[in-house]
Amino acid sequence: MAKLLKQPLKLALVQLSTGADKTANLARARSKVLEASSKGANIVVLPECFNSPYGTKYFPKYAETLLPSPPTKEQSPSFHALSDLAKEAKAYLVGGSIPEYWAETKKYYNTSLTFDPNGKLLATHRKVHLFDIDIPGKITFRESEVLSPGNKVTIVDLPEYGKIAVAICYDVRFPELAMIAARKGAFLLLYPGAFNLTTGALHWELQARARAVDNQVYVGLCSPARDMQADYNAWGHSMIVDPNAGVMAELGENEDVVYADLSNEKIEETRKGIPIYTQRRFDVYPDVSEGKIKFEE
Ligand SMILES: NC(=O)CC(=O)C(=O)O
Repeated sequence: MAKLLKQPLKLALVQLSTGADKTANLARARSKVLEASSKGANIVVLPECFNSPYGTKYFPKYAETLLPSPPTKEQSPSFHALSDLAKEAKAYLVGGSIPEYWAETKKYYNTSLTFDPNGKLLATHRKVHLFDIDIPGKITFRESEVLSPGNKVTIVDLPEYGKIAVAICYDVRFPELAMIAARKGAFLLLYPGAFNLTTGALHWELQARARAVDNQVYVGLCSPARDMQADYNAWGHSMIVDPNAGVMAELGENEDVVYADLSNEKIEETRKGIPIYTQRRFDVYPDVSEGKIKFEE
C-alpha cells in the first residue's frame, strides 16, 4: 500500500475568539498560531471567517482583494498577515477563510488560503457549496444573497507529508467532494467551519465522522469560539477524527487549540482491517469510478 502520509505530523486547530475588529482578530490569530507551533504543530488551521464576524451583512465590509496574486498589503492585510505568520511559525497554515471581493466581476467569495512554512501561497479554496438553509423557528441563512460559489476541489500537496484537501464548512455536507479528494490520495480533509447551535448539535460530529469513515482518512473541523453576544453563535467543538471515525480530540465552546498526532500506520491499519478501498464495485456504480470523475486540480 502506497504511503499517503509520508511521515508523522502534529495537527493543530485553533478555535479562535473573533470579533468586529479585524486588526485584533489578526493579532489574536497570530498569537494562537504561534502557541500551536511552539508546541510542535506542523499544520495549523484557523476557523471560517476568522478575520470578521460571520454573516452576510459583514462580508462586503470585511472583504479583501486577493487577485491578481499576490495582492498588496492595502488590498489584503489578511493575506500578508497569514503569509508572514506561516513563515514565523515555520508551519503549514490553513488560513481559515476570509470574505473576498473580485473587483472585475463585483462578486464576493468565502475564501481559504493555505501557506507553506516559507510563507508561500500554496492553494486557494472558494467555498463551493453556499450555506443556504431555512429551518423554521431556528435558523435561516442565505450566503448566496451576497456570495458566489467557488468551483473546484482543492487538494494541496505538502512535499514532506503528502496531500491534504481543504474545503469550507457547508462543503463538509457533500460527500462527493471529500470522496474525490480521498480518491486522489488526500490523507486529511480540513474544513474551517462555523456551524451554529441548531446544526452543530445535529450534525457537526456526525459530518466529521462520516467523511472519515467513508474515506478512511483523517478529518479536522475548525470552528470559531462561541460568542453569545454575536449575531451568529458558532458551535465550537473543533475536532480531529481518525480514519476509523474515532474522535481523537475535541474542544468545548471557548477559545483553545486542539492537537492530534497523525500517522500513516493508523490509515493502513484501518484500511487493512476493513478493506473497502479494494472492495469497491465500480462495475455496479460506474458513474463514480475514478476514471469518470472530472474536476480541475
Ligand atoms: N456555516 C456553514 O457554512 C454550514 C453550517 O453551519 C451547517 O452546515 O450547518
